[in-house]
Amino acid sequence: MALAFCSSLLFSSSTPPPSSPSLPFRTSPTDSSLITIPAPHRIRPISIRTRPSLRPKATVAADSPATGGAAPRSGPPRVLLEVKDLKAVIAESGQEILRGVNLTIYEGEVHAIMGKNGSGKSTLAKVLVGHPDYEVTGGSVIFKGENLLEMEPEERSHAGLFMSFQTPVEIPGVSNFDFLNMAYNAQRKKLGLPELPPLEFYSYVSPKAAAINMDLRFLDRNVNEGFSGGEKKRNEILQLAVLEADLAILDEIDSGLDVDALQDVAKAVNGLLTPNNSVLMITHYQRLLEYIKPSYVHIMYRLPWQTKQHSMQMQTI
Ligand SMILES: Nc1ncnc2c1ncn2[C@@H]1O[C@H](COP(=O)(O)OP(=O)(O)OP(=O)(O)O)[C@@H](O)[C@H]1O
Repeated sequence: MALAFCSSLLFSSSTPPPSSPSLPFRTSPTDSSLITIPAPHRIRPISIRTRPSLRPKATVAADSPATGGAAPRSGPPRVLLEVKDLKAVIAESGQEILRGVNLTIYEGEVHAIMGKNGSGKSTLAKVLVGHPDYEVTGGSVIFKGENLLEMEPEERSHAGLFMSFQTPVEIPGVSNFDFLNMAYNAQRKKLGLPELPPLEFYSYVSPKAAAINMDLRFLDRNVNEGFSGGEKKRNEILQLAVLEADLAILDEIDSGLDVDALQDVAKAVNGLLTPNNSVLMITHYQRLLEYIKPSYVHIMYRLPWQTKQHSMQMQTI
């Protein structure tokens, strides 16, 4: 039940940022409207995916509910998420938004999606977590070897998928601490692990809050109620730190953050990265990529012959 709360955080409206950055890129040889560039600091043939992960190990104490606190897996990186020819429409109107999206994320990779306002970035993220506003009309999504599209939003969360929202919702009457404790315990329960009582959970969560420079008094406040924009974003990262998801989708986690807050958030995200998990971040600003180094940058765009009614495709090259 608690994780249904987490999923509900998805379903909020967004405030689009004003502009897109200009980055060098090369176009896909295919008829796609997502182009992918290797991040400048990691130039290599992107068809080769056997490199050892360069991600730092977690610096925050890890007792991952998603992995059951298991030791990092050895061996070559595995595919974490495979999106193939994903098509989705707005459930209410039937308007097609995603028109054949392809994206593959391996363990240990950080992917960034950039692109103009309205190009479909958030829609992709929301479709991945099972937002009810959208209906998948084609394609497949495999997450950790399982059919993600057959799972309920709560099951996706339990499976290790996390999404932070552009505009996190407030939950009046529910304290941040209780919310996090419930979400964490729901995940542990799913894994057959014993629930963590409040006192022990406090010991678990407080260092994570400290790691992102979040005052512990925010744990006593109601979820996001009266939080500033930046505080809400930090709170999203605290949720991620608590749940230690295998794949974190961060939708404009940098919007509304001042430089110090951005650095704190980026440090926390980097600290959570291990060779076995991944991040998919949506952003308009290159400055985020300076703090959280991406393995790949994808640009989502509309093909010239596509009208507003024929929206986005996406393909990884
Ligand atoms: N629930 C919905 N109802 C109506 N239109 C929608 C809905 N969801 C998405 N759209 C439309 O789909 C298009 C893509 O929206 P989306 O939010 O995915 O874009 P985006 O690339 O994330 O934009 P931004 O960078 O501005 O956040 C937009 O034209 C948007 O208006």
